[in-house]
Amino acid sequence: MPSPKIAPSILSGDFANLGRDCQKMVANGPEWLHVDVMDGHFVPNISFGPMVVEAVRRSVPREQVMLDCHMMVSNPKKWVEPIAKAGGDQYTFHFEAADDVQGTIDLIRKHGMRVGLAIKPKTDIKEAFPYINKVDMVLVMTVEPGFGGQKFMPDMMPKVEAIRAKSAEIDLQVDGGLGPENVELAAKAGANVIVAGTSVYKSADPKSTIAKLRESVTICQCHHH
Ligand SMILES: O=C(CO)[C@@H](O)[C@H](O)COP(=O)(O)O
Repeated sequence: MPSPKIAPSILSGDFANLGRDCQKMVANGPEWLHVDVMDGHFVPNISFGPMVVEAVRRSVPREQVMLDCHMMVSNPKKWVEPIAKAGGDQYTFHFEAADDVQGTIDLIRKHGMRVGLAIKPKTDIKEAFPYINKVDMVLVMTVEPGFGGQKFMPDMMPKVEAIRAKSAEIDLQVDGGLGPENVELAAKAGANVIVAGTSVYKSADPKSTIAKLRESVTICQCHHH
């Protein structure tokens, strides 16, 4: 089983002080930072693009943390080179947005990034099966993408189980509405990468919330074996 990774979503951060805010979050010891790029077309919201990702990268160097870029964009190939140049480490694109899934995977690899494949709540998980051994991570969305602060959808857990049944090694990410109260559900289903926006950023003690999330995943993984 791949190691637990906690990925705070900077969408819940303070955009007026983004650099300092990212540095502060990284000091809390997350494995990854989750970076939500939204184009106002694939999802009904706009966050930021490659220029801001580049600024985030300057604030938190690669040696300190991995930038996990979740690309909620209509034309995923178009942003591969800009995000690689901006310093992204992983590029997660949506199955629903890609007309050429394999070509998108190849392009991301060519630019030296890890590859993630994201699935929206209404998409059949079987669509992802042919690509499981071609990507580094599958992201099972547990809210409709577009906004932070939504409610976790527990009925997505069978999808997580289905992916984990196909691969013991793949990084398996859940994103949307996750916190200490429901992380066990996701981890028991087989998720090892936990995105957390609201629960970490609005926590009185983000460092201990991150540690708590990680501990829950670790305990669930032990019970699996
Ligand atoms: O991709 C998204 C939303 O589309 C997420 O990354 C959210 O930013 C997670 O935030 P919370 O649901 O944890 O508040």
